[in-house]
Amino acid sequence: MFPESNSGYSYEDCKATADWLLAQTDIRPAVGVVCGSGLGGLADMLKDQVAFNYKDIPNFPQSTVHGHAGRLVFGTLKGRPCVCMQGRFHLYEGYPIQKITLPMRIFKLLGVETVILTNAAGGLNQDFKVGDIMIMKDHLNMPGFAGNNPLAGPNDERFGVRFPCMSDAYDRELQQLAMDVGQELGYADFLKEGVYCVLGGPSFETIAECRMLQKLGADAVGMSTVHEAIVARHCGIRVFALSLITNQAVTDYDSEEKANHEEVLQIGKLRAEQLERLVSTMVTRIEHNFA
Ligand SMILES: O=P(O)(O)O[C@H]1O[C@H](CO)[C@@H](O)[C@H]1O
Ligand code: HPA
Repeated sequence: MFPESNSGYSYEDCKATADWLLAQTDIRPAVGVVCGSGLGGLADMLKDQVAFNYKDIPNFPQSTVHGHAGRLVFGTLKGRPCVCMQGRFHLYEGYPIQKITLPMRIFKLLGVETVILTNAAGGLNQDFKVGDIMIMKDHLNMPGFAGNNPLAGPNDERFGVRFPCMSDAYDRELQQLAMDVGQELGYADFLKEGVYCVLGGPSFETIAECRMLQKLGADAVGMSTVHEAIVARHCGIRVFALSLITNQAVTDYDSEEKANHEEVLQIGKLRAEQLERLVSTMVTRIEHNFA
């Protein structure tokens, strides 16, 4: 099964896509940003944009989810060259896991050194409120427990080692930077940190599942990000990730709450401006990436 599942996403395929993109723009991004559900406005921060629809990029998958525009946007953020995925791919869209993480390898070949991954997530931690921004300090990879890991299959050493370490998956300096920037911007009341758990989706969690995830130490739950973080770390990209808590996971059988994607997108809109300010300020402070 492995050789087939990897076909079409080889080093050469990734290189061909990266070279195609590099031939269309002079922008040489050091930072890559992935916009979560409803957070596509982050890409609009970029100046001097050169944008590509995913359908026009060789080897790229298509966005199929509402709230994920399906555009790769190059541009500058306060003078810093960046590339931004306005829309990401999820396991539940039916793509092989290697395909949904392909953009991380293309980022690497474009010269990206740091990725900022964003997502919308359900809050499991009882101290979290809707609208909180959670800095990811770690993850629980549920599909990975069942063998669905983006690095399964033949390993190409040109990207990274067979058994990459994940105890340092989320860069601690960048977490501290986010905390510092958040404090400066006056976000202390809604800036949290915690562990994100990825599930396959697309169904939202049952009450029993949410209770189980809480016991396992998860603070937030979603259907993305972790696969991208693993592939980015494998090829040596620094990773910073944050979750916007768009709903409280339901853990009480008397609750009338029902998770739904419309609410997820709605909360994204409400916090968009603060998220943009947090991310853009961080980008300007990651000095050594822009030598
Ligand atoms: O993780 P992002 O892409 O932000 O999307 C989140 O929002 C969707 C559910 O509303 C799911 O796809 C979940 O993963
Ligand atoms: N569960 C899973 N994914 C999500 C949620 C949730 O409650 N909210 C936003 N994405």
